[in-house]
Amino acid sequence: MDMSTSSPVITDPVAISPPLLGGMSSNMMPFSVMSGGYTGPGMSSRRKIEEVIVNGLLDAMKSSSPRKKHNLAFDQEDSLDEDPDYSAWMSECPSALTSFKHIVANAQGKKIALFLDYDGTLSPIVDDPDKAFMSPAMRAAVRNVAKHFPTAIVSGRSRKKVFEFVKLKELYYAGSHGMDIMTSAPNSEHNTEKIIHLEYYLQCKEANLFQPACEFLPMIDEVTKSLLEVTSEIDGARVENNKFCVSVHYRNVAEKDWKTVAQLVKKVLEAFPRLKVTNGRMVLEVRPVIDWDKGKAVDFLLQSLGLDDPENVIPIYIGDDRTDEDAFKVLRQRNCGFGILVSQVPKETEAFYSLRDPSEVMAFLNSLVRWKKHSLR
Ligand SMILES: O=P(O)(O)OC[C@H]1O[C@H](O[C@H]2O[C@H](CO)[C@@H](O)[C@H](O)[C@H]2O)[C@H](O)[C@@H](O)[C@@H]1O
Repeated sequence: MDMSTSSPVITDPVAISPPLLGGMSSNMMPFSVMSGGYTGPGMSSRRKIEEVIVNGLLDAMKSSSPRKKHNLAFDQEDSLDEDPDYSAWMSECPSALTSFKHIVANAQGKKIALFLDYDGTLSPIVDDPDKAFMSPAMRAAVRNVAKHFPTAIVSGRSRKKVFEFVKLKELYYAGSHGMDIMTSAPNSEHNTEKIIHLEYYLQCKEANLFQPACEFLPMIDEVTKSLLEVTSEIDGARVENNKFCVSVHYRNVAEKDWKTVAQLVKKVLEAFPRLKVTNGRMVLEVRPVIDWDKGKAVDFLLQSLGLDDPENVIPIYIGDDRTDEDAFKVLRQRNCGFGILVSQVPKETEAFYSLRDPSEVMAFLNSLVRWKKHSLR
């Protein structure tokens, strides 16, 4: 399927009526209903609606930041095993490590395609987003896995930034939550192109780029400026331009100020009715109101890489974030392949399996490589 010229449908935020806002998913809130364009209720009703929206956003911020339980050190694996909630969850979403034999039995005779989220999956979550480095051991694991299976990174970061962290030319990259896809890996056995220098790789392969939100670039720059301006007074707040989307980090903001962050983001977005906000791990992600997400990006990559034959290809997507749920859902709906959620707390998920943290992700990748080598003997 040629999707290079297709344009994702722009969802119409104005179609969402204010009374529905209270019940709508806090993970995806369009803001235009609160802008000056809406003339329904009078001033006080409007204030109430705004309060509902800010509170909805605040709830989403809190729920996307699950706390460790009292008396339970979540860093200790033994404690996790003793936690009845976690154990119950594990029976619904079993470990991909303990289920490994079952996983590879299903993959026998088929090609595995791997999709990997970056933050929280390949690198541990840290306070400073610029320091979310991948360990050399993880890099070696990803490099090895990419020798045997087509592998793509699908991240909320800009494609350039995530490439700077991962530094592997053997992979495919989808940045900005899939809104910036490069469909050629310059140096892989799956695409025998000549080795290309980093700069060339990042800037000159326009023909292999799919950027469904490119018309939003100026708007993203503009909203970044406004967000930087309004959050400058908030201690610990941080704004990160991810090219086709913007992150507003509140990991280092005191909880008492989270509501202010929500209010400021809401206020800024009143001037940008074609942008919406989703939430990740202690981050609000401002992005275009287009019908495109990590799930659509996975679909697109499978099709453009000739990997969309469900009889012969098993896609596996590993991720830790809410935005990864879109990809898990796509794999579930395709009824081929599956998602693996990286989490130390029970979560509602469309994934079939789980892993606790990046070190278990690395163990899983290494097991895949061992299995593949063994099966080639
Ligand atoms: O899709 P991802 O690759 O998981 O990107 C999602 C966001 O990841 C980054 O933020 C997260 O990781 C940071 C570093 O560990 C952490 O400080 C932050 O609290 C997390 O939300 C990235 O900085 C964001 O821009 C991405 O949207």
